[in-house]
Parts: sequence; structure tokens; C-alpha cells
Amino acid sequence: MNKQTLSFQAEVKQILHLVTHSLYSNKEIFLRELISNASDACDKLRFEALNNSALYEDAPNLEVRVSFDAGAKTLTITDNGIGLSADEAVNNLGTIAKSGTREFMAALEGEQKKDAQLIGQFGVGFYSAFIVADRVTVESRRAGLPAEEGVRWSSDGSGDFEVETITRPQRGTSVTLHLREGEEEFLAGWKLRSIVGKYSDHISLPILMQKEEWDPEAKEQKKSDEWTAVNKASALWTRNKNEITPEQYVEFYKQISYDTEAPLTYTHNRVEGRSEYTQLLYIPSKAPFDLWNRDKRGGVKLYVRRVFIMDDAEALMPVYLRFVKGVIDSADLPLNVSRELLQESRDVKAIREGSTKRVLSMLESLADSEDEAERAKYAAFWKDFGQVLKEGVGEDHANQERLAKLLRFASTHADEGVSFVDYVKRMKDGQEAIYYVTADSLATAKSSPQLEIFRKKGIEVLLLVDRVDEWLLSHLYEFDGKPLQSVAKGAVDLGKLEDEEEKKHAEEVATAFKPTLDRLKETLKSRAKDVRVTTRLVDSPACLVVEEGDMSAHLARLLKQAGQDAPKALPILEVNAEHALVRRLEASEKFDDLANILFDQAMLAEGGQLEDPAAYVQRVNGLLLAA
Ligand SMILES: Nc1ncnc2c1ncn2[C@@H]1O[C@H](COP(=O)(O)OP(=O)(O)OP(=O)(O)O)[C@@H](O)[C@H]1O
Repeated sequence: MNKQTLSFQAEVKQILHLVTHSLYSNKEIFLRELISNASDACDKLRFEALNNSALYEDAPNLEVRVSFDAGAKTLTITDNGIGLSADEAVNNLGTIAKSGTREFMAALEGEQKKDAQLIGQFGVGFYSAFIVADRVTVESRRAGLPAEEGVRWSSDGSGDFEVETITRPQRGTSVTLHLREGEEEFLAGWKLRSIVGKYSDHISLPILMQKEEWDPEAKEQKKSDEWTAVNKASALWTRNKNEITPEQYVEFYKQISYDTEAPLTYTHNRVEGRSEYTQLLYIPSKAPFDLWNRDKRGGVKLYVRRVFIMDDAEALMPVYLRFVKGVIDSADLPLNVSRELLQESRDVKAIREGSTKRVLSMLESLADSEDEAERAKYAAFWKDFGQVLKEGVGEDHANQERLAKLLRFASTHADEGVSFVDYVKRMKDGQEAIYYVTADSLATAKSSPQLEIFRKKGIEVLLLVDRVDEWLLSHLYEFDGKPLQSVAKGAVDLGKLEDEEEKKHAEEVATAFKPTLDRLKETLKSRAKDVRVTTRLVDSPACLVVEEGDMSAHLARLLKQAGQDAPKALPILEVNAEHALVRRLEASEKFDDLANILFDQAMLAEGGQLEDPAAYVQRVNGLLLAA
């Protein structure tokens, strides 16, 4: 073919115009695109050669070379992949507009129009060369064609391109960029290496560059004839599990997470079925400093067929698993997937569900392990990440039950590490509910007067002292069919755990106490919704509880601390009619003072604050002096 000048197709012209005039940030992306095309071309050769190994000619090792000529101001990306025939060059590099073209242009006209990253999302990667080049020359020969059937394609990216036949002994393609004025930064080895490292490290082919050495006389870097790989050239996750050592897994984790410590655990699987993908997911051993930032994007990188697509693909993991690091490599997603598309994609949904389940299984196998060291790992995980995992109970209904099993609490039985499963195993005969108390600290929780009857009867109570626990409780009502019941809400109903005799005795005490009770109600009517006799106390004279549907006093305090309005519901004062102090009320001349002191002390015991501490002190002092 003699030299021909052809016109770009109308839409391609528009794209080129936009590319050269609108993309100012992240220009370096062009290298990723061209390397990705080169790697695709090698994949295609590999595929075609499955049936025709002659296509490898005398160069069976597939590779990509990146070189530059500072004098000529050119940058060249060469591959020995499938190559292009003259017809393919004409069609694929100028005549046939791609399906993503129109969307790409619409996006460019939108808000973020200046970001070159956009180009990668729409399958028009080749044209990104024109962001930094005012002429692009492609020389190529398709594998299997004779050397004389090579092609040269060249364009300045305005309206036309030229094609001609050339002789090209070597198979594959080289794309040469004649850099624009002002783009000389891409003529430095270190710069190119850093871009390759950033975007193309996990391309599984070697990306080679000429080794450079410092020439002290010329005072510049001199290229040697030796070509070395800039990337690691092997996507770890694509290799077979049994070919990867634990050290390699750890090293890879450190590379992608910037963590200096080894991960707690990891999982590596190839998932096949409706959606095909590989997952390599790690759980760090320590919480990062920004764990609490829910807006922080996830730590999972998305690859499509080994080509890096994006970091922080939050659509791949639920927010409550934001500490998970790793790689997901999809075989189904298009290379041009955008964040927006990710949110809607069914494949991504399947990946997210599958990966969530994987992470949970990973945690379960630690938590339920026969091996004590593994269980200790779970305890360490829980210490750092437990509160974040609790968020999942409200956010991930599909996995709520599995998450509930992974929760760990303090209880009246042990200061940490109590699971619902442990609790249920220890439930007393006839016990129907899982009892808990919420408080600001373990000490306050442990000394809650409301626990007394439970202690006396040997019933375990969970002590919930994390800030997120109240929130957790608003999403989790039961475990294993057993309702979660606050010991500080509503009347105590130990149901079958109470025997008839006790009930009868309590009723008698209550009847005898009735006149005093009425006086108490009257005295405290501005402070307590109700005053009643209780059986929940053993050693304490009184305690405060709230009505079944009301907000717990602890939650109300948390909201107040956070500057939010909490509904003002008066508490109920419950008194232990058999306590010496309460008995004293009846005959006391200082009934009002004693009544208020009882109320204030109940408030203090549950970690609350007195509205008028001075009045309390005065009353106590008055009584002390009278004694
Ligand atoms: N190095 C190469 N070797 C062989 N063919 C190439 C090469 N680079 C580009 N091509 C051809 O040019 C076409 C257009 O490339 P372009 O980057 O614009 O889109 P794409 O590669 O199909 O999509 P994407 O950018 O999402 O990978 C490719 O589909 C391919 O046929």
C-alpha cells in the first residue's frame, strides 16, 4: 500500500479534539493505557497461538518495552503481541468509533472534564497518547504476516491520519509519541519507572526499560544495552496458591497496604460461577489510625484481567469491612468500568457479596478454631476492629446472624471475650432472655444495682460498655430465638426463674409498704415517673429504671454528649422495701430528704449526673449531723 491519507471518523475527531484541549490533570494516565493495550495484544497472541504456535515466530517471550529519546523528544512503547494488519490499523485506530465514545464525550462535557483518568473508563485509551503528543506514529506487523506486510500509521491528531506499508521484521506494535512542548518530564527514566510502578506493576508481562547509569563525566544518566523489568511482572494473585509462599503473601500485603507489620490472616481464592473473579483479601493485625473515618475508602484494589482499574473501590466491600485490604481481579467486568458503573453492576454486587462472605468465614475460622493461637488472633482482632464489625449488624442484614456470632462482650462471668453462643450455653434452666446492662464503663456496669438479683440467682448478664452498643441494640433484638433484655428497662420479670414462694413474699412486702410508697410517689413526683417496689435489688436500697419503650438513660447521656436532643422521659424509681434504709423512711422525720437522697444515689449508681449536686450534699450532711 502506498502512502494514503485518510480522515478520522467524525466522532473520533471530536474525541481527539476534546482529548487535546480538555484533559489537564493526571496526564500520565496515557502510559497506563498504552501499556494496557500492549499487554492485551500479547494476551491476544497467546490466545491465538493456542491453536497455531507458529505465531510466536522466533520470539516466544512476550514483553513490553518502554524507551525514550531525549534528543528527538520521543517516547516509544513496543510490544511483541498480536500486532495490527494494515486494515486493522485503519479500522481500529481511526475509522470505527467505539461504543464508549458517546458516553466519553458526554462525561467530558460534564463537571470533571479536565481529568485524564476519564479516558480509561470509556475504551478509547489509544487516543490518550494525544494528551501529551502532537504526533503519534504506530508501526506494526500482525503475527503470521510476512515482514513486508507491516504498517505505519501516523497522525497529528487533528483531522487525518496516514497509513503506508512498511517492512517490519519483528512482530507486534510500537507506538511512538512525539511529545508536545512542555511535556519533557516524560523523557526521564525515573519518572517513567514511577508511573509504571504506580499503574502497571501487576501486569503479568515484564515491562522492560533500559538500565541507566550515572556518567560522572557527562554528568547525566547514560543508558546501557541491558533491559530490565520495571514491574514485578507477575500478578501474585493469578498464580496457584501452592506456588506462593507465606512470605510472598506477606510481602505483597506490605506492598499494597503500606503496612509494616504482617497481616493477621488472608484468603486467596478463584471464584467461578455466575461471576468469575479472583480475590486475595487480607485482614491487618493492627487498626490504622483512620479506622474511624467511615468516609475513608476501602483498601481493596480492583483489577480487570490483571489490568489495574482503581484503588479504593468502595463498591467491592461494605463500609463496615473498610479495614480489609487486597485485590479483586474480575474476569467479567469491562476494562472501561467507572465508579458509577461499579455501583450498578450486577457482577460487582456478586463480587461484593462473595467477598463479604469470605471475610466473615476468615474471621469465623479464627474465632471457632480448635487452635488456641488462632483464637488468640481473633481476640486481638476483636480488640482493634470489634467496634467496626458491630456496625455491620445494622448495615448488613443478610449476614446479621453470622455477625452476631462473631460479637464479643464482657459479662458478669468474664471481663472479655464472651460470645452469644457462650452465653446461651450457660443459660439457666427456664431462662428465656439474654440479659444485658449498658453503661459508660466496665466498673459502672459491674456495680449496677440492677444486677443484684441476677447475681444472687447466678444468672449471667452481658455488660455492654462500648459507645456503639446502644446502636447495636437498636438493630439486634434477639439471638438464637432468645430476646435481648435490658436489666434496667421495665419491671423485672424473671419468669420461670422465680419461684412461687418468692413471689408471694414479695407481694406481702409490697402490700405492707403501700402507705410509704404513696408518700414517696408524692414527694418525688417531679423527678420520677413512678415509684415501685422491686425484687431486683438485694444489697442496694433503690435503683432507677426506664419504661420498656423508653430510651435508656445511658443512650440519653450519649446523645447529650454528642450535642443532640434526647427525649426527656422521667425514670422510674424502684425501691428495695426490705433494705434497712428504706425501712427507716416510714418513721423518719426527714422523709423528704431521705427520699431525695435515695433518688440521687440511684442516679449516681448508674453513672448519671445529679441536677443539683449541692442540694444532695446538703441533705446528706444534714442527715450525718442528725445521726
Ligand atoms: N499495542 C497494540 N497492539 C495491537 N493492537 C492495538 C494496540 N493498541 C491498540 N490496538 C488496537 O486498537 C484498538 C483501539 O484501542 P483503544 O485503546 O482505543 O481501545 P481498547 O484497547 O479497545 O479499549 P481500552 O482502552 O478500554 O482497552 C484496540 O482495540 C486494538 O484493536
